[in-house]
Order: sequence, then C-alpha cells, then structure tokens
Amino acid sequence: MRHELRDVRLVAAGHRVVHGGTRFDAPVRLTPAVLAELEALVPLAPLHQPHNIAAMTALAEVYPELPQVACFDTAFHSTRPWQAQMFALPRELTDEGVRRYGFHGLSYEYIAQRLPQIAPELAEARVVVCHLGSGSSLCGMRAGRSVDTTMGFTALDGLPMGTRPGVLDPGVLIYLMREKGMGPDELERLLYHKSGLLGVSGVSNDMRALLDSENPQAAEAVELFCFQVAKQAAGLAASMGGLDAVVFTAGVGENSAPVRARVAEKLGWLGVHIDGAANRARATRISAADSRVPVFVIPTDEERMIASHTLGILAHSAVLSPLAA
Ligand SMILES: Nc1ncnc2c1ncn2[C@@H]1O[C@H](COP(=O)(O)OP(=O)(O)O)[C@@H](O)[C@H]1O
Ligand SMILES: CC(=O)OP(=O)(O)O
Ligand SMILES: [Mg+2]
Repeated sequence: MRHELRDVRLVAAGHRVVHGGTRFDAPVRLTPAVLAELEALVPLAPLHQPHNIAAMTALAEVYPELPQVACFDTAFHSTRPWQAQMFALPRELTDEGVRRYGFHGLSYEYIAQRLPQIAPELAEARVVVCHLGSGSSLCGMRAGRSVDTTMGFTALDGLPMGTRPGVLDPGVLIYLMREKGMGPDELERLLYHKSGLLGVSGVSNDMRALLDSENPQAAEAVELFCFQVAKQAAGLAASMGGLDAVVFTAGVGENSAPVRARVAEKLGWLGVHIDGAANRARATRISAADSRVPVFVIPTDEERMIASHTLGILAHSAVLSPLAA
C-alpha cells in the first residue's frame, strides 16, 4: 500500500462494517473501545464482520496515526417503524438486541440520494430498491428513508442469495439439530456457505453461470430467486402502503436483464411493466411508456457513501490535519 499510494496524501480510511448492532446508527471514528464493540458483533455477521475488522486492524498497524471511520450497513435502517424492527419473541430477547436490523444500508443510502437526481418527481415516492448481488436484499423506502427491509438479525434472512437460503422456517433448524445432530458450526456452514443458488442448483453461486446452464436445477434456482424477489417486494409495498417506483442495483440487479424481466413480470399486477429493449440495453429507466410504476437500473456506489461519511466525520471532529502517508 505504501508503495502504491506513494504520491497520495492519505487523510483517513473509511470502512464498510456490516453490523452496527443497537449501538451504532451512524458512522463513527474508530477507537479501541469502538473496535471492541465491533468485535462483539462478529457472531451476528460471521461472513462479513471479521473481514471488516481485519482491514481496520491491518491498517492501524501500518498507519497508526491515520483516522479510521466505520460506516455501517445497518445504520440506514434505523428509521424503520418498530413493527419492522421487532420479532414476535419474548420482550427480554428484543431488549437484549435480538431484532431485525437490515443490511446493505450504504447501497440504499446511495440510491436514496441518486434517484431524486434522476427523477425529481419521485423525491417523496414509495420505492422498492432491489439490491441483488452475492448477498441480496430489498428495501422499501419512502421519501428516501427506510421503511422496511428483507434482511433481519443477520444477513441470512429474506431473499435466497449466492450461498445463503434467505427466509427459512426456524423449525428447520430444530429439525437439523435434533434429527441430524448438527451443531452451530455445521449450521453456520450450511446457512452461509452451502445454501442459496449454490445449494439449490448444485452448479454455482454465480447468477451468470446459472443463466448459462442447461441444468434444470440451475433453472429452478433462478426461478426460486425471482419468485422470492417478487413476493417479498410485494410485501414491502404493503409495508409502505403502495408502490411508486422500483430500482434494481448491485451485481445481478445492474447486469442481469433476464432476472429483471422475470421479476417485473411477476409484479405486473402491481403496475410494473418493463420495456424489453430498454431492459436489454440497460437503460437507466427501463419501464414501458404505459407502466404505472417506473422502473430504474441504478449502479450502486457504496464506496462513495463511505468516502462521504468519512469526510463528514473528519470535518465534524476537526481531525482533517495534514497527515503524511
Ligand atoms: N452479467 C451478469 N449477469 C448475471 N449476474 C451477474 C452478472 N454480472 C455479475 N453478476 C452477479 O453479481 C454477483 C456479484 O454481485 P455484487 O453486487 O458485486 O456482489 P457482492 O458485492 O455481494 O460481492 C455475482 O455473483 C454474479 O452472480
Ligand atoms: C450484508 C451482505 O449480505 O453483504 P454482501 O452482499 O456484501 O454479502
Ligand atoms: Mg456488494
């Protein structure tokens, strides 16, 4: 890094941190105390949080004076009403933080800023944003604020993903523990690494490979994915009391015209109709001229959000002093 960045003056490092728990609903400057709190959240995001923390500790070793800022995937969702945050579990579990957090918040925050630049008439709109990548989730946002989202306590809930199952009857877990003798480590491997598109297809976790495959199980994996996107998008429309626009973003959402077409087809009854040619050309607005609900493809930019938050924290705490790399 020192070599690559020799002509650059580093002023700070911003990080995506997937889980902020109940404690962090905004970006925060990294301190040893903050780091300890982020480490305590590792069990809630075992696929992501350890890597987020590893980057911070590595950087702190090389640049001990460099200010570092943690920007949370969960923070954007702190505006949701209580019904969207609560599981129907005994109160004491809710009180200790067993609740729905939601993720991909930096991506949703970027889209919330970008959409009104593209379509000012939608500034107050009820929008379902489909962040479809390796990890996938949906966010229902109204006037740019999160109302509801498909992920929950961890990044396992909601849509099927590359290697995660999405929504699952918790009774399945009791069955696997009791009848198959699975312990927490084996369950974690099953749910974070072996399920989702990979588990259903037996072929790949990559949507491109599944769309190219002749294997009927690959086709089933794609169909299961599109079915759940449409079904859960309709659920978010109910959370918002209506639907005024749909946005596709992230790896699959930005690049896969067939997935967008199939999801839109399943949402036709809600007034979502796309224009085939615009969709294939990956236009910014892909809805048909007579579609009640406009549909957009907007490339996300989580890094830009992180940079912007990091500069904001620096300006706020007046630490933007000349720091030579
Ligand atoms: N042209 C494409 N068609 C279908 N899927 C694609 C295409 N390009 C990328 N993808 C999918 O996007 C996924 C990665 O999305 P991305 O948002 O970069 O994921 P993440 O940030 O969660 O790693 C890949 O796993 C791949 O399945
Ligand atoms: C939260 C999450 O699932 O992130 P990613 O899409 O990066 O896996
Ligand atoms: Mg991503």
